[in-house]
Amino acid sequence: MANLLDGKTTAQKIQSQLREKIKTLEPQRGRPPGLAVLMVGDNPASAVYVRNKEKSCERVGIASFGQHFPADTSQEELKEAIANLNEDDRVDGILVQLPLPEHLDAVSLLYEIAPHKDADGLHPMNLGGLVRGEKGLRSCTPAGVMRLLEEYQIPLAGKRAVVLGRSILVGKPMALMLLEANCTVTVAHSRTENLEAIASEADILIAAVGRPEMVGANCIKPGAVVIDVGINRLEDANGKSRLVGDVDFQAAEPIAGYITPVPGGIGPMTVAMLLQNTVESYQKRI
Ligand SMILES: NC(=O)c1ccc[n+]([C@@H]2O[C@H](COP(=O)([O-])OP(=O)(O)OC[C@H]3O[C@@H](n4cnc5c(N)ncnc54)[C@H](OP(=O)(O)O)[C@@H]3O)[C@@H](O)[C@H]2O)c1
Ligand SMILES: Nc1nc(=O)c2c([nH]1)NC[C@@H]1CN(c3ccc(C(=O)N[C@@H](CCC(=O)O)C(=O)O)cc3)CN21
Ligand SMILES: [Mg+2]
Repeated sequence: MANLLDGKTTAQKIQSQLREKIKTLEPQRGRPPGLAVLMVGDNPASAVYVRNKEKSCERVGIASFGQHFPADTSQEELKEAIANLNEDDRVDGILVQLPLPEHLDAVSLLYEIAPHKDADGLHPMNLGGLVRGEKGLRSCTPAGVMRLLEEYQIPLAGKRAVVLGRSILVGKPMALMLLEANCTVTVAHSRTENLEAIASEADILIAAVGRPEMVGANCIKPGAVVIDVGINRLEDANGKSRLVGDVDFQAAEPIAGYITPVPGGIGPMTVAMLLQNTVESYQKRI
């Protein structure tokens, strides 16, 4: 049976460290760090994220400035909300929940966030920094994956890493971070031929496709490190909903060397990295 990579416990540890840091900084600053999350409409994965983020902010002492907009909000209204948050001195981090409803253009909205308040690391300036190997704000989910691998001292240099998915939010920055850690990286996606053969060559396999339990036994090399980024809400026969990842955990666990659970894996690590980015921006603004 694989070793479990416990994101929940690791995230709690990171959060206590952040709480201590805030305790010492807040008296000097006269205000706590602030994080603003803009959510438009009702995406179920986003709703889970927003709820966990608000609970965690409260726990570590970060002020939340959540704004929930109806699904028919215009691009202009959102641009204006972002401009106001850029100017707001209580706010150190801004995050726009993705995906946005069809009529909105996420890419151009991400340009509007002041790069030093870009808690999600998705502004072109911060993504460019990642490509160039510079320090800076990093996308939370792939940063959370890297942090968890580090915590468990998983060797990366020279290893074959396969990333399933190529989104701006997860797949692409994930591939770049693994490359930075000296992995040999392959990125697969919906147009990839022989995906299972490619995946099963991976020493480190990252699943970020948004397809419930798509990654089965035939995608996994014995002993591989399997990281499940997927967060999918499924309804069981009784109409009760549960979260499942992109990996078929039951099938993968006997084959993998290490594996992340869902829930309790990369989800909590993402929240921890978001808080960490916010505190980093807060410190820089002293
Ligand atoms: N744990 C967390 O903190 C966290 C954070 C963010 C997202 N998520 C979850 O992670 C998953 C992915 O999120 P995302 O934002 O990256 O999603 P996304 O924007 O929908 O991207 C999905 C990617 O997977 C690829 N793909 C889709 N179906 C595929 C298939 N059958 N075979 C191979 N590749 C396929 C797509 O390929 P194309 O590019 O060719 O379309 C795309 O590149 C979702 O379940 C999401 O809820 C979790
Ligand atoms: N701009 C942006 N950045 C993101 O990182 C992001 C989005 N948008 N939109 C939604 C997705 C999904 N994300 C998530 C989803 C769930 C958790 C999370 O905390 N999962 C817990 C949930 C446990 C439960 O509620 O049952 C877990 O243990 O997996 C975190 C991030 C982050 N994502
Ligand atoms: Mg998880």
